[in-house]
Amino acid sequence: MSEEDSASKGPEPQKKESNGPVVSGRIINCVPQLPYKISRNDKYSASRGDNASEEWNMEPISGNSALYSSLYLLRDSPDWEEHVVGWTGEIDPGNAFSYIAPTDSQKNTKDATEDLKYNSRELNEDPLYLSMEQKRVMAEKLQNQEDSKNRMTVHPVWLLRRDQRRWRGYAENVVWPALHYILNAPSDGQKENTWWYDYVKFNEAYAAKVAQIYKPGDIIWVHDYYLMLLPQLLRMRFGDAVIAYFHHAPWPSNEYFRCLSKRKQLLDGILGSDRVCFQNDGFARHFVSGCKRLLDSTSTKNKTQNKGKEEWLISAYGGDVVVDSLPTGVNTEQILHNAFTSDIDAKVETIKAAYEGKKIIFGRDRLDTVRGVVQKLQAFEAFLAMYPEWRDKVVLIQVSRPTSTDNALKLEQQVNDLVNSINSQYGSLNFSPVQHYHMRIPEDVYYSLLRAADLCLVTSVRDGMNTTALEYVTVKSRSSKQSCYANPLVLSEFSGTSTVLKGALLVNPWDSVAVSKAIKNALSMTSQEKATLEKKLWSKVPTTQDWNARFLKRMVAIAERKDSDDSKITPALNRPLLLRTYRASKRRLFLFDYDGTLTPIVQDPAAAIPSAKLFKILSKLASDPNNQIWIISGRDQKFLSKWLGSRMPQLGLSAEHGCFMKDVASEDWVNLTTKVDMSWQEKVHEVMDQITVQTPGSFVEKKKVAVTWHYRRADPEQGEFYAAKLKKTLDGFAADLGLEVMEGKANVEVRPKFVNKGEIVKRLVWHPLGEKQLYDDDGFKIDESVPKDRLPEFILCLGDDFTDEDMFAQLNSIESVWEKKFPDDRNECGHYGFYPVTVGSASKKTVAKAHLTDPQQVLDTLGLLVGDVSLFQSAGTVDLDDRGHIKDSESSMKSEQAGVAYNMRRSASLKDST
Ligand SMILES: O=P(O)(O)OC[C@H]1O[C@H](O[C@H]2O[C@H](CO)[C@@H](O)[C@H](O)[C@H]2O)[C@H](O)[C@@H](O)[C@@H]1O
Ligand SMILES: [Mg+2]
Repeated sequence: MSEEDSASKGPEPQKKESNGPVVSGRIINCVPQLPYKISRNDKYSASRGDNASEEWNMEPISGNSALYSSLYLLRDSPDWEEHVVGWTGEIDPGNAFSYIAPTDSQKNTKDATEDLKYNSRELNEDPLYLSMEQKRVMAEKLQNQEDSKNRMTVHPVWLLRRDQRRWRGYAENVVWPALHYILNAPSDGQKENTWWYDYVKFNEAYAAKVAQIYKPGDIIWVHDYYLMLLPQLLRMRFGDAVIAYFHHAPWPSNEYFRCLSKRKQLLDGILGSDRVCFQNDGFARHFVSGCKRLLDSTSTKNKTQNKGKEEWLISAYGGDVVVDSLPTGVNTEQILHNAFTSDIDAKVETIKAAYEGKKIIFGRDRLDTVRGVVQKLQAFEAFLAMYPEWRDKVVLIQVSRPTSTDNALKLEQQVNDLVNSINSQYGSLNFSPVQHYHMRIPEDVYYSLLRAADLCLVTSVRDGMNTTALEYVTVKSRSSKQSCYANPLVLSEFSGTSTVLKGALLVNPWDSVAVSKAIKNALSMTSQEKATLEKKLWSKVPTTQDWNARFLKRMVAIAERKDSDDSKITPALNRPLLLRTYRASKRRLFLFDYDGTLTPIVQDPAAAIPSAKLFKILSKLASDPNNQIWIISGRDQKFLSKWLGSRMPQLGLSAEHGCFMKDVASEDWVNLTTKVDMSWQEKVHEVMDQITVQTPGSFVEKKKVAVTWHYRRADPEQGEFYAAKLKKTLDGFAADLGLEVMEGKANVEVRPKFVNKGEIVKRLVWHPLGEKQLYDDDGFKIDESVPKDRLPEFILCLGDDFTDEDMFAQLNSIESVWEKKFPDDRNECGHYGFYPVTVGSASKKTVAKAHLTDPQQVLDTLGLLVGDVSLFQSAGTVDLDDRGHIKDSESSMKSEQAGVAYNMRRSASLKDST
């Protein structure tokens, strides 16, 4: 059986024989919004003893049909138990609703997942308060909307503030435009910061909800750009979870995506997934290119067994993330069932009769700038101008769904002007060639129009998947009395759908003359031509059933692969937890690599000097007597003394990957390689000098002991080629001379094997924190009998490169020793405060336990520890209070006090007025 055949039958969740199930058979579907509009029934009154469930009305919402039909089909699948996690959308509180302050007992019994508090009245933001009971009733009613056969459970995400639209701000005003190739006007960024804060909270609310229901073996399926941070937030909590992210919208060229100020955080958020999937290969390719350029990820392209379809493996944060494409579909069975009823037959006949003698062109779009309604009207105008013989013989019925975007009014005006212009030029008292309906239409009217249409015109300038086009082709596949079979589709080549319906009459919506010619050709096709075209298109319409089956089949395979090898994605550093451990500990040791960790990588090594911000943060950190900071670098003593030691003598320094050490608050360097024969240097210099001659732009950095050949400024391909050649030559004699050859960032380094950064870490950790380092001719002493209460209880180790892996490995191994040696001395979080953290998206596998994306995030994290970061800087890593201050920080307390003072003033004035 081919993968195609088996996919359509649906994947069977595999049970693992010995160690329990690989997948549990449960799917947790995280959708940006539940498919209902919830409003409070104004006539409801609890005091009259009305049934509590009558308090809320729930209307199905339109749009997102591909996603919602997928949810409903999974609900009915016998193979899966489905859990849907989604925001309630803006709850309409109705006229009768007024703010009822929660009582103390209500506050105390508040739903544990509820992350929004009540105390923001001084910001004039009365929350839409719902008691636990009201939420329970509403959740039950949402659940009962589904004839779920108990296979689907709805988990509402409550985000209750008076201004509920705020939760859409970042996704709709910042991300959506970039995804659709729209650049926002420059601004001071203030609004964007507020939206970003809400976006993070939105994603965190989902993470909290998923955490309540997640069980090992569940497949977590995250949908679309409102939830880009969720995969990483979940990865931080559940390292082994099987997580997929499906992106329904287009993914733009990196030239657009990189304009987003939070571009790295967004990519980082998505890369918490095991699989990232797009509507087509073009979008996937753009994403991969963005990860390579912005995160320094590497990728490989593989051919799958599925008809040679390609997929990418991105190496990010120590694990491989699958990137591929699978177009969403429509529920063709359901559409054909619903669109061919006697009621709709009658409606089709009525429409046909109303436009007797005329061809009907149909379009349905959201009225936003990318759906191309303006382009469509311009093309239709051109058509009437170019082909006068068609003027009285064609009508365009355009249904435009209203939106509430910022420029909706402007667009509406533009569309109205165009409609009026066409109708006044080419219409008469009896007939208007454009019938424009700016409204949502019910499903039966929609199907009637699809069926009655002689042509469907889709001119979007960007979209992920246009379901109207798919639904039109579906409806046209069936003949009926009303003889509307096989009528053609004119489709924009900029729609994601064009990669699926390749045989459609494809047009460039920006070329109104070409679209007008396509309209003429389509309307002039013979029945035979139409039937041939329809046959071709119909065979390509993806079905939701197939989409679900294929998507999950691949996820089961990914789960099995994960289970069988130890490939893992290194999660983002959980910064709230880090902060908590930091605050709870006294003996703290910081082990920092320098280049690529505390300072960004630059072309010229001499230019990589510490920033003022770095000094400020390091000084604050070092001013706490409980903190001891070491910089463990490949740099030489001269560089480290000049740029760091001379300005901050309280730092400990280690140079040349562990060859030299300078204790904290001391000026003396200790050479750990005094007993090493250095004659090898001559040979290494000679080999490197030769390679330098062959590689223009490269150079050798000769340090006291280590030697580094740099090729960052050489031609990249040539540089890599000669680096490999050099490594091979050096490896040929390195072992015999007791040397290690290391590949770093655009460099190849050599140093004696017995010193490395890991050895330094070992000496620093097995040492009573705060005491002077002791050493003799053999170097520093390691004393594993130091009592636990003198050893460090918080160790943050940061590094970006291959050589830093020695530090991480050393920490991991000491941690295992401590587990045996000090089983009862864990901290309140159940560990020993070890944080080995890699920086950047390394192409290498890492043994670090967490990652930060870049030196900027490193500074944000250190800033967080010293209380320097006042607002949320990065994805899902800092815990904030309701007003956006870091929890328990000084500013948070001040703001809290202001709230209390306000409440006291308010109750005093209420008392006065009674
Ligand atoms: O252990 P580190 O502190 O990370 O030092 C490793 C090497 O860093 C330097 O080279 C790297 O950074 C340069 C400046 O950004 C960059 O131009 C170069 O391509 C990188 O390889 C330094 O020059 C070496 O001596 C260090 O060993
Ligand atoms: Mg480094």
